[in-house]
Amino acid sequence: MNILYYDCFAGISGDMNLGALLDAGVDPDYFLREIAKLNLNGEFEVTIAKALKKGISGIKVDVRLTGDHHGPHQGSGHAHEHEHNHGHEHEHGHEHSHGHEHEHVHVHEHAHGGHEHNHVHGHEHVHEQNHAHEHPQFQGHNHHEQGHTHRHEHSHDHPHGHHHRNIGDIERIIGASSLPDRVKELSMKIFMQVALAEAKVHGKPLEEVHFHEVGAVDSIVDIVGAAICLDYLQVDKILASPVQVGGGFVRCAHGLIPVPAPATVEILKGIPLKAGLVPFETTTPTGAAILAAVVDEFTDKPDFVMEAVGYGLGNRDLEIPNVLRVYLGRMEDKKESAAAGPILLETNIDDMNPELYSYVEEQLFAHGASDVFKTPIIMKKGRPAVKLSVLVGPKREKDVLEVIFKETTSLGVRKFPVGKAMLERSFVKHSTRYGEVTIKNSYYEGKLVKYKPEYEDCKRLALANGVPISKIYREIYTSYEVNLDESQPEI
Ligand SMILES: O=C([S-])c1cc(C(=O)S)c[n+]([C@@H]2O[C@H](COP(=O)(O)O)[C@@H](O)[C@H]2O)c1
Ligand code: NI
Repeated sequence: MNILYYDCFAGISGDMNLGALLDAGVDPDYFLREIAKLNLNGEFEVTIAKALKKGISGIKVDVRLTGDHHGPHQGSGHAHEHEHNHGHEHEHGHEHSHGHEHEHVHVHEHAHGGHEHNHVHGHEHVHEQNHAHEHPQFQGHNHHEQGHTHRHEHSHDHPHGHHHRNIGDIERIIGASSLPDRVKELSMKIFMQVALAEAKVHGKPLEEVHFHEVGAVDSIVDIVGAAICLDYLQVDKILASPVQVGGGFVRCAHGLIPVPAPATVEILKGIPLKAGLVPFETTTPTGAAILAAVVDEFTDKPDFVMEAVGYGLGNRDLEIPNVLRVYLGRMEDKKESAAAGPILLETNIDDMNPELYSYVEEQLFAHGASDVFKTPIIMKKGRPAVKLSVLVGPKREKDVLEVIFKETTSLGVRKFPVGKAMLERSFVKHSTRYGEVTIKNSYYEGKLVKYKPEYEDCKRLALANGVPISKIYREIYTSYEVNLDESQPEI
């Protein structure tokens, strides 16, 4: 079972999440191609850069809002030097007037420490008159390599007025994209966490929660991006540590609000928290919403084999590394492994002709039982009865059940997956003066710890030679032991 574990020792925000998942293995080109499917007509530019935070190398994702009125925007991470308005107070009621709507997506990979820089720039311009073209070009020289991939599509369909988006608008944008349905559904699930929390905190109906233009694009990229990355990773289970929320106050459109922000608190209900590590906001509503929507289990004692790690860098420099760490790994699927092991079937029988037990036992073995045993029991009303126990592997379970139901009076069977510790075994032929027998050797950690002649062979030799079976056993043990290798253990 493939696992993704969120180690939120320094909290989580939308852009840290993107950085961590990209660093853990999501293909940045794939991510950029998919996020461009939002067709937001030039409203944003994504930069993915390798960088350091307190000496830890990871990925920094920035969502820059493009257009004539939007200054650089540093993603929705820890350092919100900008003001967010999640749709409550609408301060930017201006209109856009673009010549062309361009969507730029950039990937910059800077390997700092040496003199190596890898730049990959992907520009995507949306053009709806069917003259899309692609120019891949790559250059490499000495310590400096550059790769450029430009994809240009020019759109002549320009929405000019900016409006404030509510959850319905967000749903339409996501719905109209060519993203896979799984990504659309997960995106909406995350968005709903934020919208419901905002509605609750501000006492407004859901549809009246407006995502401000700037906040909406940022959140759309963070949230749809999260869904794209998680869909790419195809994990079976998502785990997370308790979530560090930080402390202090944060300034937003409402003024100063306490950390964790009210929307974050609402979203994190029922999720284990840690607070106060630093006097800053370490977990944002978007980060909290991603966790709330996708995490199957919160635990600080994860039990899996780690295979990859990713670090997503936040904006602000704190005393602690302002990074989100994610692990990708493998965990034994307990249900599956239990199901793959032997099963103990049990049934209590108080009304069957006792003559039938030997036939039933034969049939159970013939249908795959690895062991059959009976325990005398007293059932209700003082009835003497038999508990029939059958061990069987998962592949023959159905066959064995069929025997129990067809051949006994049982109306119901209890099932228990059971663990099993087994010694290694080998079978050898051994010659005695009475004839040949098979001996079963058993080994613990490679050493012979016991051996035993097969009963059926001893019986055959006793009958054939007309000697007591105990004499056959004595003869076998004596002659076999003298042949044992010195290195073989004490028996
Ligand atoms: O501006 C508004 S309305 C606002 C409300 C809230 C509430 O908790 S309510 C929180 N914030 C802050 O905005 C930033 C951005 O968060 P993202 O999740 O969009 O990245 C963050 O500091 C929130 O605490 C803003
Ligand atoms: Ni709010």
